[in-house]
This record gives sequence, C-alpha cells and structure tokens, in this order.
Amino acid sequence: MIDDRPEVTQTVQSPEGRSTRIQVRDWTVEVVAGPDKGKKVTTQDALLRVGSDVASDLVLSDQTVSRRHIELERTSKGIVLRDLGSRNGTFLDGHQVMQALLQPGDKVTLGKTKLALKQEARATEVEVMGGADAFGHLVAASEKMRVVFAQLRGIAREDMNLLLEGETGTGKELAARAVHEHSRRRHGPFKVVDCNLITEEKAERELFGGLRSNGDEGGKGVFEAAQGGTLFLDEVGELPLSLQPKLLRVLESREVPSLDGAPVQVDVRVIASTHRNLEEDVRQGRFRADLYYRLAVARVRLPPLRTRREDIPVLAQSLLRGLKSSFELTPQTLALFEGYDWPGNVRELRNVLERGALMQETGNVSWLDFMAQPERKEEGQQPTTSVAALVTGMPYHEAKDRVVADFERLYFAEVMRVSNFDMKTAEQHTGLSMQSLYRLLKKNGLRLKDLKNAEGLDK
Ligand SMILES: Nc1ncnc2c1ncn2[C@@H]1O[C@H](COP(=O)(O)OP(=O)(O)OP(=O)(O)O)[C@@H](O)[C@H]1O
Repeated sequence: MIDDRPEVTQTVQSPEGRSTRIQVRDWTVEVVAGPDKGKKVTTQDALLRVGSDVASDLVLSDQTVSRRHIELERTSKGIVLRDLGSRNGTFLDGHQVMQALLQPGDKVTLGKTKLALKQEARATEVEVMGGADAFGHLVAASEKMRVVFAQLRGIAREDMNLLLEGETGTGKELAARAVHEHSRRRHGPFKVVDCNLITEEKAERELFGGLRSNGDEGGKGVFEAAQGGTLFLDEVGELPLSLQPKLLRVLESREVPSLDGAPVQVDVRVIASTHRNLEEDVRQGRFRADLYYRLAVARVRLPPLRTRREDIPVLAQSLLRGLKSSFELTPQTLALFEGYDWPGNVRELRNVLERGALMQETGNVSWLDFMAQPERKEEGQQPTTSVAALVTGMPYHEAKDRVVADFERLYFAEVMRVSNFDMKTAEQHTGLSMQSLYRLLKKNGLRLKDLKNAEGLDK
C-alpha cells in the first residue's frame, strides 16, 4: 500500500537562501509473493533499485527477474516506477508498464515476484536551505540534494564515521572533503585511499604502516598520516575480505603499529564510499558485518543526476565557471542536457562541458552540434577533433591547460588499451605509482569498465 502524500512535506515556505524545515518520511518496499517473500527494504532515499544484481537496493533471487529490473523513485507527485528494459517485463494490475505513477494499493509484478509499497508513519525533520545551495564544492538546487546537504552538515559537526553511497560521479569524494572542511578536524589532513588498489602486500605498508622485514624500511601508514584529520576510504567494498579484520581492529583499537613495533594511538575520522550495495555484500558474506557497522555509523546516499534534473542548470553554470569558460548556456542546450540520463553523473556532465566549451570557444562546432554527436555519451572515447588545432586562438596558459587535459585523456585511454587494461602493466608502462595512475584515470573520467566496454571486452 502506498498513499499519495509526497515523501517530503514542506512545512514552511521560504524565499531563496532562507532555511526551511521539511519532513522526510521512510518508505518500505516488501516482497509479498514469490521466492523472496518477506524480504523488504525501508529507506529515506528517493531512489530504490530492484533486481537480481547485487548492487540493487532490493536484491531478488527470483530467476525470472532481470539484473536491473525496475527503479522506484519518490517524487513530489508520488512514487514513479520505471522498467529498466527487463527481460520479462513489469506488470501493474495485469498490464505491462514501462513507466507509471503508482496509486495507493498498487502491487507491482516482476516475473514471479509481487511487491507492495508503503509510506511509513515515522518522519525525520530536517532543516534545508531555500533556492540553490552549496556544501563545500558541491552545488545543487534540488530538494533531494538540499536534504543531503542538511544531513551532511549535521554529520560534519559530530565526529562519527560516515558511509557515502552512490553511483560513480555523484560527488562522494567531494562530499567527504566537504564534511572534513566543515568538521572540527578541518585544520588536520585529509587523506585518500583507493581500496581498489589495496592488495594484501600493500596493505601493511600503505594502510597500517609499522615495522617491516626483508630489508623493507617500513614507514608511516596512511592512518598515521591522517592523524588529527580524516581518512577517506574510496570504494571500501573492494577491500579484500582477508584485510577487513585488520581494518576493523584499527578502527576498534584506534592504534596502529609504529616503526619500532610499539602501538601508536591514531585520532582519525573515517569516511568510506561505495557504489555497491554493501548491506547485500554483508548478507552474501563478501563484506564483514562488524566492519560495516563500524563504518556506517551514519549513512548518506548521493542521488543519481537523472533523478534530480533541476540541478543540471546550477551544476552546469558552476562547472563552466570552474572551467573559466565565458559561454552562456542557451535554453536549447539546457533542454538537451535535462533530457539526457547521464550514466556517468556529474563527472560526465563536467567532461561534456569541458569539450563542448572548447569547441564552441574555438568556433568549431556549436553546443547543439556537439550534443548531437552520439560519441559524447561514451566515456573513455577518444575525441574526434584535434585539440591542438583548436586552441591556437587562445591565450597561452589557457591553451596549454586545455591541450594537457585532452592529452591526458588520450594518453591514458591508449595506455590502458595497450596494457590490456591491467593496472600493473600500465604502472610499468607509465612509470607512475598505482595510486597516481588511478587518480589520473579517475580525474579524466576514464573508468576501466567503460574502456573495456569500448573495446568489447566487458559483458
Ligand atoms: N554537486 C556537485 N557540485 C559540483 N560538482 C560536482 C558535484 N557532484 C560532482 N561534481 C563533479 O563531479 C566530479 C566527480 O565527483 P566525485 O569524484 O566526488 O564523484 P564520486 O562519486 O566520488 O565518483 P567515483 O565513485 O567514480 O569515485 C567532481 O570532480 C566534480 O567536478
């Protein structure tokens, strides 16, 4: 059962820039028939994904359900259901639907599974800013993000560990930095560890530090380097299972071994991020429950850009200012932006703006032509126009920055291709450390998965 009350009840109208109190209500999706009967998820998040993929919010074992079957989104009009191109379809009242606004009492059928939805009575009141809002380097105008900013502001003041969830490019790392900058630790260090890169051998040295054997000198691990500050564990779900007890021990004891072997006290707040459904990883034994609860003392989900299209104009303006581009976005371009789904989220928007601004500035192509190029949707794709030829009319420093940015994207895409998408080989090829390599790939919006996809190696 759902009722048609909007999930967020505005209690006070406020002009731009003033704060207002709103109520955010929990909602539950429950399996009422099928192999997973009784399984349910309760959340305050605006978006809930259902499918057999373990990254879904409600993971179903029903073999007639597709990996990414449906998405349920809470909007001001009610709950919107979207079929994500499932194999066996989605049915409401016996009729197949691709998209529908759910009515109270509706039951949704996917394969052999039947789902019921209900709004919970419990509501949390949060104070959000009116109009556009910013938190650190994050900007937004949507109510969804203003609620997220309000949650993050509250969490920043407390010293608890935080788990940031969300798809790639939704701003998890920026959010972690903003929390650090708004906390009492802001004068301390902010250190980042990419858990994708932490192997068994590297863990001791890079994470925990301490005395080494076999002639290895040992040294400070990143926990000690973050002393008095914040440690950001990026993609914590990728941390090998064998290393999870060690991380848990450090979080519990708050100490790491020093060079002489004696323990050193560490005073560090940990913020972790994940694009996975870590709760499901816990259920399936891929992630330790005790570690999960240590990390997820507070949890915040950054919503995908396609569910908060109102943010696109504010984001685009702010990103263009960051690119020092003087170009005005026309209503037509914004309409194109708002109609696109942005699978790479805000990072993809930034990359599109970067290339589009360059092309428009140099008079080679208009925004509209640029947006009409289908290649723009593929991240990791090589640019089709020579940038060097485009920038000759620009001041030197600006031209150089543009060429370097384009060079990096081309260079790293090519290096990964000739290295067979193997990070170790690419490390040798480039002479860069794994950490720098990973950060440069990320900075340029090049994800291994997308690059492999472009070569037809993945899926
Ligand atoms: N709300 C926002 N306001 C301004 N810029 C944003 C916002 N969200 C994301 N960005 C931009 O998108 C880029 C990617 O953000 P970030 O690296 O924080 O994403 P992420 O969720 O950590 O990605 P990943 O999961 O791939 O590591 C940032 O460098 C920034 O340019």
